[in-house]
Amino acid sequence: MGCSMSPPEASDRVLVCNPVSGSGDHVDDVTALAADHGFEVRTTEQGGDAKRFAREAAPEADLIAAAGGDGTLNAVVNGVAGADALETTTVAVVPAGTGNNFATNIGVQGLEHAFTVIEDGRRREIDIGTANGRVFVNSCVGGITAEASSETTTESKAELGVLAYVKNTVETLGEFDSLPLRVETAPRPNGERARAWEGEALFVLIGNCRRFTGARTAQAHVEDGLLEVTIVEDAATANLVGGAALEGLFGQESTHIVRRRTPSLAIESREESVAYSLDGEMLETETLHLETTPNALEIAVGEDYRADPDDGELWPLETPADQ
Ligand SMILES: Nc1ncnc2c1ncn2[C@@H]1O[C@H](COP(=O)(O)OP(=O)(O)OP(=O)(O)O)[C@@H](O)[C@H]1O
Repeated sequence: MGCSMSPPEASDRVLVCNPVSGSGDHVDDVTALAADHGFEVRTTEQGGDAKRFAREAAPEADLIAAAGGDGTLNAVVNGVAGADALETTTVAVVPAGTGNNFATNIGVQGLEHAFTVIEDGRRREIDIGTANGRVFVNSCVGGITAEASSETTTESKAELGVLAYVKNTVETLGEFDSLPLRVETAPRPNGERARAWEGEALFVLIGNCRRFTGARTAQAHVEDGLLEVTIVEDAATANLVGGAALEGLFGQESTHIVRRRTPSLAIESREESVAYSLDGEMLETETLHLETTPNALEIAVGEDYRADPDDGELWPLETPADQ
């Protein structure tokens, strides 16, 4: 070999930091911890940066950490997927958002703990969801208005997670416009046939790592290759506007809830386009194709992580009316 100059070394470890997520007071701590643990830090300046930084770093980086909330994690995973580097790049979560739902689900309990997990934690390969080519890790929710999404308060998000958006949508719209939808779920590997639901819905909620109803925990099985689909039928409007507790509406016995588990589905609006929130980021479309890619994302998890915290308890409980 000649004596060519070696190129500047690309970092094995990159941390993408959103300085405005959560209460916005994490930057100094995150920067110091990242330096201690050998990360190159890239701080976002505007929306879109997190995905771009992750896409640029992914071909060389073994590990990319997302410091921010669920939206920042979503962007980082989309960046890694966009670089076609999911098989070679591990993602880590440094919780610095408002709700930090995903971090909690994978057993990451704070900034310092996140770095302990990075050094000593297990790696798991979890499912990811894709909606019209965009990746989501937690959930995809249709029927939330963009206004309700931007106006939902930090306190409400911290308390209710994505249901805060649902609540705010219901509260900001006195009269609720339901969505005329057709939801078609694919056959399941266990032989269950493909099925279609057609009707007026208030919301349709799809969980990969987040559960909306009908089980003890708020976390879906995240390594089963299935999405959990919850359709809230229009007949529930009266209850919601009447102030019925969301927990009641989403409860096991509710008659206005349709539940499915499926590897893929299509949601078609029979009228205008519908606003969907993918881990909190908005997407508006008439037709949405969703699928899971099983075990596609390698992620650093804490000691409390369980792929299925309900230990295999059956979800959903389907009513005869669903058949
Ligand atoms: N430097 C920045 N200035 C303004 N907005 C930014 C910046 N960096 C990222 N964003 C925006 O921040 C949003 C992501 O925030 P994120 O979801 O991570 O935090 P959060 O809303 O506080 O937490 P959570 O989602 O857990 O409730 C994205 O919509 C992105 O466009």
